[in-house]
Amino acid sequence: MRCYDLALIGFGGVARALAELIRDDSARLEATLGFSLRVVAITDLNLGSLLQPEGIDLAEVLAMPRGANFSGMPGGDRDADNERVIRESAADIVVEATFTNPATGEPALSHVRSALQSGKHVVTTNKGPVALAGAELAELAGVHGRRFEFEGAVMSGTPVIRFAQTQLAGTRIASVTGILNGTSNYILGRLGDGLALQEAIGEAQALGYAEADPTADIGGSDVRLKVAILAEQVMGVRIPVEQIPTTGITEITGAEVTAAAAEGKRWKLLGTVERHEDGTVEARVAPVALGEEHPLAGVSGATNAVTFDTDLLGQVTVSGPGAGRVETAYALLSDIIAIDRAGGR
Ligand SMILES: NC(=O)c1ccc[n+]([C@@H]2O[C@H](COP(=O)([O-])OP(=O)(O)OC[C@H]3O[C@@H](n4cnc5c(N)ncnc54)[C@H](O)[C@@H]3O)[C@@H](O)[C@H]2O)c1
Ligand SMILES: N[C@@H](CCO)C(=O)O
Repeated sequence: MRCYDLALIGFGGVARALAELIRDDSARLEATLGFSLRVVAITDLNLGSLLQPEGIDLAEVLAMPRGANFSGMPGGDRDADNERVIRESAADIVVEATFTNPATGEPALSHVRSALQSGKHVVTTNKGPVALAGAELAELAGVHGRRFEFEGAVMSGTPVIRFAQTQLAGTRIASVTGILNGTSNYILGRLGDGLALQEAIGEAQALGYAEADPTADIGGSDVRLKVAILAEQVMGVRIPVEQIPTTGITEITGAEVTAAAAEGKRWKLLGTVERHEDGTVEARVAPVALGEEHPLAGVSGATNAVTFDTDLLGQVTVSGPGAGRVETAYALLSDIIAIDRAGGR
């Protein structure tokens, strides 16, 4: 049976959920997918580095108490030496799941470059490298005969990027608009339930939806990255993120959410990419009070939805989880499946 060795760069909520899936469900995955997965390296700011070419005991590392680190373990080190681990580990696939940096994409961008340059495939849920350097990284992957996959960068595990690229390939897409941030959608709902903003943010953090810095969620910069990714990956247009006008939900109060509901409206943070008749493409991020009849008005909690306006099919809407540890770990698995189905090349 084919076996893919993984190096996990960043061992937070999403990467741990992937490790738990491998620990708990490998027999079913092997039977249904025809390949097995083994983790041979892990690095994390809090834990350090661990390199075990024969395979890491995931039950052991997942059970490590808070505050413990990899020093003292065979192949372990207190420092998160990401570059060395990426280059020296024998992994087939590097899983990049460190913090998203919406301004520079770093250090994830360097991690992805190093991995591809050292002949490893990359799967990532990190929006920074994809939004800021997607084309460059895809080209680098091509040069090295490897793949760069990032389904989880938009709508976590809900298939939307690959769906648009494959299932909508023969249509012209005039616009893409969606609820693309689970945290802000969850928070808008909780403000309507009477919670204060900080309480609602705390809940979204506890549920694993929020970014390490939740201002990216409520300020709109997370959606802006996703809009840039959809513009490039789905509509074939690169729009620099700083050129996307962006307003978040920070100015919306619970009273406004309640007042809108009384009028049959729902506040939603929408990300939009639109191709005008003259061929120009415009992108924006802004909260909008949608009437109840709008297809996105009923999308609640951390659920996301995106509507593609196409010439041959009319509107096609994809809806599903937009955040969550397990849901996003599934996106990584779907990327690994895509690599396998491409013949591991
Ligand atoms: N959680 C979600 O719902 C979700 C959904 C889609 C995409 N994402 C993206 O996936 C990535 C991971 O998300 P998460 O929820 O697991 O985040 P997290 O904050 O739980 O975990 C990130 C981990 O990366 C580690 N880390 C950060 N910088 C590092 C560095 N330089 N070197 C080594 N380790 C480093 C941190 O210590 C932390 O353990 C983020 O980029 C996030 O934007 C998350
Ligand atoms: N923080 C993001 C994670 C998914 O990218 C959200 O809430 O949508």
